[in-house]
Amino acid sequence: MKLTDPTQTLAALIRCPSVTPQDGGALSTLGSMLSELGFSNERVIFSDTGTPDVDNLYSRLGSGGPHLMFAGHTDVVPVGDSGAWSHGPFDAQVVDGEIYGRGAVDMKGGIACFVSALARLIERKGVPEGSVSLLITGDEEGPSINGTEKLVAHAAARGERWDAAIVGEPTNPDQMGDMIKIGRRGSLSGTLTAEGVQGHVAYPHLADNPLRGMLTLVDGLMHPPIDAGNDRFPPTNLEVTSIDTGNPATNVIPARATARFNVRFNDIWTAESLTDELRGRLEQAAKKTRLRPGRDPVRYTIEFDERTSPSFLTRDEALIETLSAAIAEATGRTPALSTTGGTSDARFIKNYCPVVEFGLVGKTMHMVDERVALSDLESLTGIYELFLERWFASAGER
Ligand SMILES: N[C@@H](CCC[C@H](NC(=O)CCC(=O)O)C(=O)O)C(=O)O
Ligand SMILES: [Zn+2]
Ligand SMILES: [Zn+2]
Repeated sequence: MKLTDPTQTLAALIRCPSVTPQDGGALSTLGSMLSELGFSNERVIFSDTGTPDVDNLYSRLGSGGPHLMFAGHTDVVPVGDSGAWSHGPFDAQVVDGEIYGRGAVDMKGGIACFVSALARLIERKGVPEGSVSLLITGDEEGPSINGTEKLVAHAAARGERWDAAIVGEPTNPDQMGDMIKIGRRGSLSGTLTAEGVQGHVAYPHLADNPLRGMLTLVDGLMHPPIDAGNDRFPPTNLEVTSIDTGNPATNVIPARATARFNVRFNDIWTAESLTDELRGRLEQAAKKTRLRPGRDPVRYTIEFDERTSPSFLTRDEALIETLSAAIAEATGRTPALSTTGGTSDARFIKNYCPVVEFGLVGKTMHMVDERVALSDLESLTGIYELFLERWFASAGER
């Protein structure tokens, strides 16, 4: 395999069926590529109650500073309806200038381009003065409990220190060069239960329909908007993801209703202050009687999931500027510096070093026929190569 060719490095990774939490040989395949470039590999399996064991890879080239980390994941989401794919999801077929396969953009493609960029740089200029590490997990698409969070802590505990990190998740909405992610909103989930009184649907006055209470509470959670966002972050947003009573009958008012919700929140809030805000909204909403005339306030309980993610924003201007300049030179576009979208494993890295994210175009991620243009692979490889060269040159000077 020619490591300088991102189509070849990506094809080798796609052919490993690493549907989370399975590894499918992906980390060994990547480890072999990195060994060929002179990296030392460490494989670590992490375990936790109620979650699958997951394999991870930490690989380093060099021993001195400055030290750049590239982070990502080799696990992929399930293929979905395999019969609906135009080409086998693990066959890595190239058709009309695009390579098809699960993980092509999210995010084996990002990893493949980084490996090829390193191979090109080493071929052209030799090993960079400093260190490069790849911190790669098989648990990003799953619970994210036995992956990056533990791997970065494990490496730090045995003395690893990084000056900056880049995560190769797909960040571009439409074209290469559109967007760098320089932070992410936080995430908070919860379960709301509204109590009622079970009864006959034709005699509602004898019962208390908990769905009337639930709709009242949900309205209070969602309105007015939690905030309008700011110049760093989009608005905080609460989405209800299910409302359920488990009631199979149409002539029975159920006893209780349960809703699940998730909030993506910006840096106006911490998980604690947001929790207080939501509790306050529920207290006020419970008293509203529009859907429950003449009734006492809604009886409810609210529970917030223990696992939350804080928002974060990377303020390392030199890192952002070096990456933006490499992107502008390679694509002719000035990338937006964004904090939109979901969470990513960057949330686990930000406590160790400044972290930014840049990868492929995300349009087909998680879809049937996930695919990437070979020209995009070439573009990202060129960007990573330029970035590596410049980051080491400038970090060495600082
Ligand atoms: N399963 C994990 C992590 C869930 C992370 C997920 N992130 C994305 O989908 C990335 C999309 C983007 O780049 O905008 C999310 O935001 O839910 C967990 O549950 O912790
Ligand atoms: Zn991903
Ligand atoms: Zn994904």
